[in-house]
Amino acid sequence: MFRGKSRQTDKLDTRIREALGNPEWLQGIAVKPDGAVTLVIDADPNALDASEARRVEAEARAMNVKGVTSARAMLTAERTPSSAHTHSEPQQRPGTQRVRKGARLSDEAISQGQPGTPATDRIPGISRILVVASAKGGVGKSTVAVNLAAAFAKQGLRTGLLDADIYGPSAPTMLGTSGEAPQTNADGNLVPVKAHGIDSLSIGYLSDPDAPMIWRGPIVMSAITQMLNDAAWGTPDDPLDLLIIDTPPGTGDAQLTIAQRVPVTAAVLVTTPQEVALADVRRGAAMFSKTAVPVLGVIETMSWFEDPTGARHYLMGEGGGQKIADALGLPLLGQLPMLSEIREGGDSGKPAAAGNGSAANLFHEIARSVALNLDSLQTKAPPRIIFED
Ligand SMILES: Nc1ncnc2c1ncn2[C@@H]1O[C@H](COP(=O)(O)OP(=O)(O)OP(=O)(O)O)[C@@H](O)[C@H]1O
Repeated sequence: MFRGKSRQTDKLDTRIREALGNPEWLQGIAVKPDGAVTLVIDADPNALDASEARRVEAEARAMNVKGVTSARAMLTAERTPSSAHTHSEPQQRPGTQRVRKGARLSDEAISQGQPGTPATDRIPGISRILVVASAKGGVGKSTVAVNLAAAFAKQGLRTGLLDADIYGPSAPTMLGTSGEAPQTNADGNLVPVKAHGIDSLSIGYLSDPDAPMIWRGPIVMSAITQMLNDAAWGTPDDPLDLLIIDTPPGTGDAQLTIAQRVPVTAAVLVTTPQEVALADVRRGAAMFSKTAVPVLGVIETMSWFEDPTGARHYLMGEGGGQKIADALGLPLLGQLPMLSEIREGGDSGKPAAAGNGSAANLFHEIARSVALNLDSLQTKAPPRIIFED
């Protein structure tokens, strides 16, 4: 009986390998007697999109093999000697865990965030948590997160920024706090780094920016949990008014884990105006809807470029953000043109919203819309956010 089963799974193993073409990148196959298959695929941390495409294709091919009832592929990655970083490895800080960039999470981490796993209770020192998310990388999500935080802080709100972008933590650069490390207080809690009136914690403070990182298993959640729960954001008597979480782009495991396991009050979706973004943004919205996180609306970035004569050039298409918002039944919370003031603010560690230029006004307006929508979600305390003109 057992022997028979094992022969059956062996056969399936062979058939799947053949269906995939016996590739070198296939590190392993686990076949359960019921035909459930798990593929372990070697991922190139420098070509994550290609690895993701490989993962999807491998799952599809495995599913086509007779006898396979379900197929799931996991990407794993190791640092290779051909890594872009050839210099010697920096020393790991005591008490921190070295993680590497790129890989999907392990089954264990995924199972931590399975649907139905309740999010942790409200965090005593934090009144509200706003997630800033985007379907794609490089659209300006971190710029929005940092500048919204700066706009809220300028309004006198106790504002925190948790940079959970594991693939490219940019808050330290954008806040001018690169190289800083959060201290621990007498209770052993991390003390956020303060800049521009914003309390910040970033994956970037906990890991070496020069070391390529691959995030493995529970490390993602434990780092985020630590920065969320074991940090001196506020106290029950004097809580942070708003914590903004800058999530990694996309709808992968890290984002799902945050949406499921963190008591998020609401999310905003950041997008550029390109039409092609719609499917991705829809997926992002669906993820939040499945995890019962209200989405306040869409923020469009890089909407246009204004030349010195004042003429607008819609380099990435026009009206895409509104179309996306309409398609999702959400409000368009604001549009941000391409402004050198915004980029320079990010590069120099002085967020535009912390200053007094035209970009500051734009972020202030968007922050106001976000605040109004956030308030409409509150059924009872905490107190309303009041924006003064
Ligand atoms: N409205 C804007 N005007 C000019 N430059 C912008 C604007 N928004 C973002 N940028 C610039 O575009 C680049 C990418 O922005 P940002 O890092 O915020 O994107 P992201 O979506 O967070 O990317 P990632 O996927 O790396 O997290 C940065 O150099 C930033 O300064």
